[in-house]
Amino acid sequence: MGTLTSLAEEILANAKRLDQHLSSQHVMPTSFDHDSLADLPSELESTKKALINSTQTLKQLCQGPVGSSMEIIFNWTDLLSLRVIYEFKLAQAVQVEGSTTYHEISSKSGLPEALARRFMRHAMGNHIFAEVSPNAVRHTAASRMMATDPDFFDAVGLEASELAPTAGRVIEALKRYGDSGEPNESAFSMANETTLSIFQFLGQHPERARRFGSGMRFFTKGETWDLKHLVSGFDWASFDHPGATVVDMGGGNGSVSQFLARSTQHITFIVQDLPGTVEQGRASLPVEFKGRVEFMAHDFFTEQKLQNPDIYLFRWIMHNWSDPYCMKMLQNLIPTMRNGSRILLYECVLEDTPATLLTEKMGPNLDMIMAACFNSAERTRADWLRLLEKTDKRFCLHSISQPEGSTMSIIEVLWKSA
Ligand SMILES: C[S@@+](CC[C@H](N)C(=O)[O-])C[C@H]1O[C@@H](n2cnc3c(N)ncnc32)[C@H](O)[C@@H]1O
Repeated sequence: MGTLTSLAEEILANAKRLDQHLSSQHVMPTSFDHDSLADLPSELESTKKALINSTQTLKQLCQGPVGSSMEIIFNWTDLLSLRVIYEFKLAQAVQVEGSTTYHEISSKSGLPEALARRFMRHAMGNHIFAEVSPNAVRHTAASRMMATDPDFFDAVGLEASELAPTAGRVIEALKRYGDSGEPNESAFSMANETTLSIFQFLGQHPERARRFGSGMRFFTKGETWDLKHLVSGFDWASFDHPGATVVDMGGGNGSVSQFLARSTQHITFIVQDLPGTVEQGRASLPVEFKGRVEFMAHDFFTEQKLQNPDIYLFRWIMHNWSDPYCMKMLQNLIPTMRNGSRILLYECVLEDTPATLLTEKMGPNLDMIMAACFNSAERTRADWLRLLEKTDKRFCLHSISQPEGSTMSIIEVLWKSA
């Protein structure tokens, strides 16, 4: 790890690299008011990553064990002020440009002025809003984004108002249910005082379901999540002939199939999902995909009806379900399997070691979401192997590939009947 000085020198070198790039592009230096580092060329993305990781390490070393633990322990206060800002729409109550008084914010939001000042001042410690006078505030880049980018606002709401309260019930759920793996014995079900699973519950609460989807989409936006990695990481060309079929299991509105249809010429994509989702997907399918992307209602916990398609694709399905449920999904495909039949799982494969770098925490963070909401888990390579083996030894793990720059991996499973 080196000394504080060597870390600081590394930081200095990387900071200079980024500053030099900005000045060569005649872009203003980055600040809390303007994020000039949002669109860096890919070769500088790794410089930014290194800078984030080494500044975090330097900070934690300087804080020492007590200071860095205190920061974790008090994190709930950051979430609290953020949640107040979200629920009372305080960001939307501040003019996009210029300043707004606490008095005006209070009249627009309905939150008493003294409370608005208190919670907003707390958030200012995180550079969310800035004060221009004791009575007035203006936006920073973060608060302006909350006011102007509905997807970001949904992501904040999902974390602060959905997942954080859910996390508060995890201990109770663990004590009551252990690792039952049952979707309706989760902290989410407890937090919402329901015996339904999260999917069933959100099915009855369309606005929260919309926010959940939109928030997750925001977290998984950007280069490292891009579906182009699913295209580049698998040899689709060798299947791209007339008559070839890919079944997109739990394919939602068909967005993955549409992306793949655009990248291939002949393959027919059959999106299977629950009846309501299939209806919506079919109704909103752009004309250009008619004949290439079809929809079919099918519950993946029942036996597959299609005969021997070329590929079954599961994106972001199995991480939502504990092993017994995933085994059921796989067993339901067995009657359609022939020697060499192929299943692709597009999932985040966790390292079998702790992620100690800040930029590598997304996988473990998603794993916490799985634990709290779904009673499931993100899996390591060994977990996938174990799952396949205990389902049926004829499901063979052929490969796991993580395309360069991708957070997700392609897990290729072959059926070997011999
Ligand atoms: C996390 S979403 C993933 C959607 C899509 N694969 C994607 O990557 O965008 C999970 C999907 O599983 C579907 N689903 C849940 N239970 C199902 C079941 N029993 N049978 C089929 N689909 C199901 C949901 O409706 C939802 O579309």
